Amino acid sequence: MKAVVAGASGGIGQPLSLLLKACPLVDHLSLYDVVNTPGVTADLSHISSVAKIEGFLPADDGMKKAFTGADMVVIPAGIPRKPGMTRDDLFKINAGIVKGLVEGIAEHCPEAYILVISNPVNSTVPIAAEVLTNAGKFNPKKLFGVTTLDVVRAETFVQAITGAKDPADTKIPVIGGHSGETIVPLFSQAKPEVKIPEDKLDELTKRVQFGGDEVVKAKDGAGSATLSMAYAGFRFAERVMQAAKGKSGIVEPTFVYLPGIEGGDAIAKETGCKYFSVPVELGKEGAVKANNPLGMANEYEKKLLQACYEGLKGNIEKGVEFVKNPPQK
Ligand SMILES: NC(=O)c1ccc[n+]([C@@H]2O[C@H](COP(=O)([O-])OP(=O)(O)OC[C@H]3O[C@@H](n4cnc5c(N)ncnc54)[C@H](O)[C@@H]3O)[C@@H](O)[C@H]2O)c1
Ligand SMILES: O=C(O)C[C@H](O)C(=O)O
Repeated sequence: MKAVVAGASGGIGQPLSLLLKACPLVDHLSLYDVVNTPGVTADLSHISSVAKIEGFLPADDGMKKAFTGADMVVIPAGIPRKPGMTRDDLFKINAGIVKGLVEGIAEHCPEAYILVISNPVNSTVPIAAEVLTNAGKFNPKKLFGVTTLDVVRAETFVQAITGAKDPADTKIPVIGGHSGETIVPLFSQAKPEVKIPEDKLDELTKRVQFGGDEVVKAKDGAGSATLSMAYAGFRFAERVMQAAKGKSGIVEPTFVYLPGIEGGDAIAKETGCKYFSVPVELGKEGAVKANNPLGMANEYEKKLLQACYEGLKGNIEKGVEFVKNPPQK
């Protein structure tokens, strides 16, 4: 398994690269960034784990060298929020960064699983899909928007109510997109079942939807979630790698192009959104089946879902348009 981190020198990139370097599923770790990869690579190279490590900058065909032969590319490249910004405010800069990196993937490692972390995920994943489509290389089963941090937050925040010893023992599907009201935690479908007192549900739901803002505010201008994101990004990447190596029964919420995945068409029709995060069954081919949790949502969650659909459609369209009708320079 050759794994690439694109944006490896950043706040997420460095701890994510550390986790991948320490992971026995990774044989070869390749770090790519526009700055500082020599230092990050030298540092991580002293860790006595199995993964061989290399680092590249754009010069001297660095992207080609970094990407060629990759089985998985994780993309945390791009600017993070500062207080007062929405994720959509990042679009102007990050859309072009993701487009350029995915063009490189289409050219040098089109078979790789692509895990997009860069925000706004609701738009950067459609950008990636359009770029791959234009290159004739789009495999919807291998393109994932990483929404695992929303799941991790839901598991963590609900613990105050369940009192569970290990928060990750409570499985909560978080579906929709990855920003504000497009994030929809389905506490009614938690396993094992959780009973949320009615007067706590709004607060808990909002905390999951706006957990990112909590961190942005606390960091006070120094960026957004990096360490918890590296944990979440690694957790998802590890599941993808386990499935690639033949482990069965892995289901994870992730933001995918629904019409390209078994079971996805019905969800796309019901939501009016071609891209949506739902629990997806992972296999060797990538996303093999989209599970539909919509029918089991309760009345409270159905209202959340209506708001989600409205916001998400515009975000998706903006990403698609960025590639179809590029902005004039
Ligand atoms: N999906 C999620 O749940 C989630 C969670 C947290 C953060 N994010 C997003 O992840 C992104 C990165 O956040 P961060 O805190 O690590 O930012 P950061 O600024 O610390 O790091 C970004 C890195 O990307 C690199 N970079 C910029 N352009 C590049 C290019 N063309 N090719 C390769 N590398 C490039 C930068 O040099 C930098 O090292 C942001 O967009 C942030 O909003 C997403
Ligand atoms: O909030 C952000 O901008 C970063 C990330 O999307 C998060 O959810 O923490």
